[in-house]
Amino acid sequence: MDAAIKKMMPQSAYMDKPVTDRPSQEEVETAVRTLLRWTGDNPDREGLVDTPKRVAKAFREMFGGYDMCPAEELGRTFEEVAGYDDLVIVRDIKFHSHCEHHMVPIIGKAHVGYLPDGKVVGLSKIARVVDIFAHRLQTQEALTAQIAGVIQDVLNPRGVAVMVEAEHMCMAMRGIRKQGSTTLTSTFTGNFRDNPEEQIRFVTMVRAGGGA
Ligand SMILES: Nc1nc2c(ncn2[C@@H]2O[C@H](COP(=O)(O)OP(=O)(O)OP(=O)(O)O)[C@@H](O)[C@H]2O)c(=O)[nH]1
Ligand SMILES: [Zn+2]
Repeated sequence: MDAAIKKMMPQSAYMDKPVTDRPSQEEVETAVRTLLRWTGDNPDREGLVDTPKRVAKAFREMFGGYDMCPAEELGRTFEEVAGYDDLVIVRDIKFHSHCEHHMVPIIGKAHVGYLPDGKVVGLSKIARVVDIFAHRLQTQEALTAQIAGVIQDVLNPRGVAVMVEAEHMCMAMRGIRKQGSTTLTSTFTGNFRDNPEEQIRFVTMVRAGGGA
């Protein structure tokens, strides 16, 4: 992995199929009941009786990325692309994630580009990688670095460029309560990191489609 990226990511953040010590269904439902009481509501009233079960199920879906391996998604590549070796960008990959500080949504889109080195990957796999990392607790910086890191690691292209733009509900719904502010993050590896012109080309192509 690119040394600069590795430094940005805590070891635990770049985990493929992490081993988790999940609580039992009963434990998680009890925890949700406690949170319901914390809101000031009554978990025994009719409308809330099934809520702990629903929340437990929703959490498994929204945080399903812990059970998936982003590197595996990039395993299948193609070499028969008529010698194409220039920039490939998948832009406007919409995602929903949750911030690791408040566990409330981060809503945004990712733009991912890479310079192939003899092989390309199925375009949907890039969106799958974004989705897997987004379905974990995140900071935007880590999400950006993780997407770039795994593509660089597995495909070993000449460079990877990732730009993420997102709104953090923890800044909109609570705390400072600033609606509509957007956070932009980017990670560049290889040729993109070493060559500002490649960065400009990436950003220009992303913007050409009405992106960031
Ligand atoms: N760098 C970064 N910060 C984030 C992200 N998501 C949320 N935050 C910030 O994390 C910080 C947590 O700050 P704390 O002071 O520990 O928590 P807090 O009292 O809830 O902070 P406030 O949001 O300012 O009320 C806040 O400034 C959030 O805006 C992210 O993806 N990246
Ligand atoms: Zn937050």
